Amino acid sequence: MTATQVPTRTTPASPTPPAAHPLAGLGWTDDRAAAFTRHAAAGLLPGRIVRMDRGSCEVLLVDPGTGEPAVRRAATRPVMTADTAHNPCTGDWVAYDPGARPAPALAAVLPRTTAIIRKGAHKRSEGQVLAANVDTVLIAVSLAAEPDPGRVERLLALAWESGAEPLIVLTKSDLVHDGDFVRADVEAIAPGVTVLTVSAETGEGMAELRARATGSCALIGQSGAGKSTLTNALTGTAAMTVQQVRSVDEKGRHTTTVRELVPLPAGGAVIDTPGLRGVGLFGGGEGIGQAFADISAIAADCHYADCSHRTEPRCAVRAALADGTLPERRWESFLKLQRENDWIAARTDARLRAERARHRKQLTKSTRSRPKP
Ligand SMILES: Nc1nc2c(ncn2[C@@H]2O[C@H](COP(=O)(O)OP(=O)(O)OP(=O)(O)O)[C@@H](O)[C@H]2O)c(=O)[nH]1
Ligand SMILES: [Zn+2]
Repeated sequence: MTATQVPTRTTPASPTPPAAHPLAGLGWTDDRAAAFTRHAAAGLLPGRIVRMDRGSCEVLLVDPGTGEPAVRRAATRPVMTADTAHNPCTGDWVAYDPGARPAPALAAVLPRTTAIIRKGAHKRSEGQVLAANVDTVLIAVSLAAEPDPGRVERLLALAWESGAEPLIVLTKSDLVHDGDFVRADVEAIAPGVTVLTVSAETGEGMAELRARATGSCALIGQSGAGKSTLTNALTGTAAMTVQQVRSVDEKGRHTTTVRELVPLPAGGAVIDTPGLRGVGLFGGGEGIGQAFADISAIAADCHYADCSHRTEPRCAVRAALADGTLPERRWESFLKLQRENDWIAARTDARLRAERARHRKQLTKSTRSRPKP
């Protein structure tokens, strides 16, 4: 075997366990390595996107020359598709082609384990990926103003829909005295979700956050919620630029413009995302079901399995609304998100149908124009 050959399974087992892959701390698993086999055979390198820019991205990979982790720029064009939800994004594991012309480029995006996808801002029926392959979605909510429950529920649905585990982080606890009361209120609208109170300023709650923010985490939340400050506190760097908010009335200004993945000192990584003004949901709606698990549990007791919770007798939901077990506000919030999701699902279906029809038309055209033998 020459020095450049990759050891195969037939290599006799070495007495000492092999050293961990340099990207293992970033989430490079055996499953991902298996998915990469054919790319490795083609001379491509595995890596993880740490930053997206227009037309290119930065990939963290292992330099084959030094065996050390290195960041390389790659063109994204070869893997861009019309389906925006499948385009490469920060956190994606990719196949990097060092020999691509005119410049190194991405050759493939590996299948994702999770993806935070919101409704695109422009084409309303398309999805925009905020971060891929994250284990935990940290939802940053500032304690500086009273949290808006509807917004928290929306972010929770978005987080659950991604397939990752949500964790709510109430930030800037140093600015308030009633943090524990607010936390109890937020816990009430986040069944099954841990809610932490932290201050990057005083360090309160940071140890617990560090202990829980293992693996790959993504921070989502409104602009000014303190995401970049938390990223800095977690990573121990000043990689993110934090802009000072000049006055209390002024909303946190839009400071984070790129989604960046920063490795954590103890393994794992944090992806900071730009502040979300309005987040439209995108997906199958399972996230809403999980964010409102309490409502599903109540509805399971309705007399009719297909109860619409409007006029049917022995409706558990209406009973819960009547006796206050289910707050009216929460029920309305649930209905609103569901209506929105139904609408987007119908739009997505319509778009897919149109695309399929166009594809069929093209196929018929090309069959017709094919010269007869
Ligand atoms: N008092 C106090 N201020 C904080 C804390 N964390 C963040 N801030 C301040 O809140 C403001 C916004 O923080 P950022 O970290 O930039 O917020 P962001 O969520 O990243 O904002 P975008 O990048 O716009 O999405 C800054 O002025 C921070 O200094 C905290 O724990 N305590
Ligand atoms: Zn009912």
